[in-house]
Amino acid sequence: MSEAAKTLEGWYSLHDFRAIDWTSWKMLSSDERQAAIHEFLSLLDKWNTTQSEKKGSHALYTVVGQKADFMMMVLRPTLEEINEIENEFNKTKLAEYTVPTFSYVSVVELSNYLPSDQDPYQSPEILARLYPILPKSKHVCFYPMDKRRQGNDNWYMLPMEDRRNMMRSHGMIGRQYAGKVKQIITGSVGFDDYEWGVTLFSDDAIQFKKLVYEMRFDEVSARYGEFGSFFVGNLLEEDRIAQLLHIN
Ligand code: VOV
Repeated sequence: MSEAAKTLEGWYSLHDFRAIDWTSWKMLSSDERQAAIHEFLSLLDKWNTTQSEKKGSHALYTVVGQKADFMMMVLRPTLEEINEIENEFNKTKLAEYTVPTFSYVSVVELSNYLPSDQDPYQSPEILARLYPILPKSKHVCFYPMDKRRQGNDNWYMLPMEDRRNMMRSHGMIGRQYAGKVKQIITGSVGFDDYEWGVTLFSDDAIQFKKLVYEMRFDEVSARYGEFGSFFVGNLLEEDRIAQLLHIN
């Protein structure tokens, strides 16, 4: 049997994708729409307080294309809190005018492919990666992925050393994007339909394309990567929410 990589887990994560039901939303009076927006902003206020206390983090992005209109990514210490947040949003007025289009449940994950001698829970860098405050980058890119388990291409039957070498090469490509793309890898084995969620943040959306393309030529992605749907979007600042939902 091959040796399993050891993983460290941080905050639980929910990616919640919604389409807006514009037809119904337009039928509300302007006052009703204002009240719904106001209620949603109060919910975000609450999440901002949690974030400032470093008990979680969240990000709000519009999604380009027909897969969704916006995405909420929420990080919390427990799966119960993730579930509560989901229900809390679903009880808002705004939620009545949204249609869920996709969701992803996972947990922030780091592996020991690139070993370090430190006690990970004493390292501020590692703690910052396990419990990240999500950046306010202009763009987000999200997709779920697997490592292939087929015929001769079975990641899970490779010796640790081969996997480590491939992950080292993966990390070297990624490092060239330092300062341009921030990645958050969340593990979802046992939680959702793929093995990982990949969330990328950047101020320049073209960097997503360049990074993902370059990685396609690297063995771990070229031979073993299998990908779900890709979502790409733009930062939805709180002061733009009213504008997004505004009807003339
Ligand atoms: C922005 C750049 C970037 C950087 C610097 C980076 C580095 C690293 C390091 C050092 C490590 C290993 C240790 C750890 O930290 O866990 C990883 C781990 C991982 N990665 Fe990565 N990755 C990046 C970016 C990055 C991208 C764009 C993708 C998607 C791949 C693609 O083809 O579309 C990805 C995937 C993953 C996955 C699924 C894992 C877990 C694999 C496993 O088997 O456990 N990743 N990654």
